[in-house]
This record gives sequence, C-alpha cells and structure tokens, in this order.
Amino acid sequence: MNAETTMCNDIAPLHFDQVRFEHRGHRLLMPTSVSFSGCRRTLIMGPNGAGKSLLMRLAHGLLRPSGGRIHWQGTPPVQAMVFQRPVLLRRSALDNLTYVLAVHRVPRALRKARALDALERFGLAALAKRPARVLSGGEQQRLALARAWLLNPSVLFLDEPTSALDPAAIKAVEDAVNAFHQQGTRIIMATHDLHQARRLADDVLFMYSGQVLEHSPAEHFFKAPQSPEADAFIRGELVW
Ligand SMILES: Nc1ncnc2c1ncn2[C@@H]1O[C@H](COP(=O)(O)OP(=O)(O)OP(=O)(O)O)[C@@H](O)[C@H]1O
Repeated sequence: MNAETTMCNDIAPLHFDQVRFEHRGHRLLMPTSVSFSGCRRTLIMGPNGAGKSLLMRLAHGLLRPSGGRIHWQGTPPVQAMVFQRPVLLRRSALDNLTYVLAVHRVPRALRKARALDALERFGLAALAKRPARVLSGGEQQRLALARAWLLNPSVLFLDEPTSALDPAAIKAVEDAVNAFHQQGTRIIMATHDLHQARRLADDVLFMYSGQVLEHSPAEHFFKAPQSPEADAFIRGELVW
C-alpha cells in the first residue's frame, strides 16, 4: 500500500442515511442513502434541476436536511467548496488569499509567501495585484481553486466549476482538480458535461428529479447505465 492510499483511507467516509430535503411543501430531494469514501473523484451528474447542487450543499453542511442523517464516520475532515460563480472579496487576488490564511490563523510572516506560491501554482502570479472581481471567469475560478488549495482540504466539493468557461479555462480547472486528487484529496464534483465526466470520474452518481438513480464506477455507468433516464442522458436525449 503506498503513502497516498494510506492517506486517503484516513479520510472519514461520508454517509447519507435516508436524507431528504423539502422546501415549502415541495420535496426536492427524495430519501437518499449514499456514501462517499476513499479518495475517488465522484462526479455527480444529471440534468438541470436534478438536485446536484442540493446534494453537494447538504454534504458540505451549507443546508440542513429536512429528515434523515448526514454523518462523517470518524473525525470530519478539512473541506473546501468551489462554486459555479466564485465568491471573491473586493480586494486584490493576493489579498483574497492572505485573508483566508489570516482567518485560519496562519502567522502573518508566512502569509504572503504562501499566497504567492498558490498564485504561482495556478498560473496567476502575474495577476497578484489585480482586483479579484475584474479577473476573467476562468481566472476567478483558478483563484477560487488557489484559495481552496491553501486549506489543504481532504475533501473538495466543486459545484459545476466550469459551466461558464471556455475550453482552455476548463482544462486549467480540470488540471487543478487532478492536482488536488494527486495530493490525496477526495473530489466530489457536480457537472452536466458528459465529456468532462468521462475525463475525470472514478465513479458517477446520477441524479434525476430529486433522486439518486445510480451510483456506480464510471466505466460501468458509461457502458451500461442501469436506469432508462441515465441511458437517455448519456445519449443526450434527457435535458431535464
Ligand atoms: N436552498 C433551496 N431552497 C429551495 N429550493 C431549492 C434550494 N436549492 C435548490 N432548490 C430547488 O431544488 C431543485 C434542484 O436544484 P439544484 O440546484 O440542486 O439542481 P441542479 O441539479 O444542481 O441543477 P443545475 O444543473 O441546473 O444547476 C430546483 O428546483 C431548485 O429550484
């Protein structure tokens, strides 16, 4: 067993046990039981409105379930989340990163060097002084990833992080996702981009209309989906 496998096995599994979510009388997530373990790249797929973001927000603790139980089997790991539209402070790219380090009580003397190092890693060194909010969509997303990188998360949630990006920016984000994975981070990422899922997924969780219809290894999912909805989705015939 290599060091990476050992490290990943140390990340607590996350279990959903009959978790449901309702809002104003509408059941948006049907009772769902799924688990996330190891350091796999799990891609949550499904058409618009299927409940992908909802599931991720519940998993990351941003929403409370209406019923059922979400629990980490062991010590809850360090987690970070990257959103479709990054939420950045009205400060420079560099200051967005030093701010996070300050919040996490990293000694002041170390902050700038660490932040510059993260900017460099994500190809943003030349933009360090630029206001974060004027960066392009792809640059903002890389800045959000750099910010997550500073936290050294064991679990990284990404909610459709490339949906507004051009092909080069998509590749940069996917390379970053793989860099996290290679350092031993469990990836849980929502997308409706089939090509992206084929490139990245170790396993696929397919959602449709507030239900998880399948959770299977990527190879199985793409070759032999178990539900007619997933089959239609893979053939590009299921839009919502
Ligand atoms: N916090 C919330 N409160 C009330 N309704 C919500 C909440 N979050 C999501 N919804 C609703 O739940 C349904 C599922 O939304 P969700 O954003 O999870 O879908 P999705 O699969 O991520 O879709 P998309 O691919 O379009 O982003 C939608 O009908 C949405 O309007």
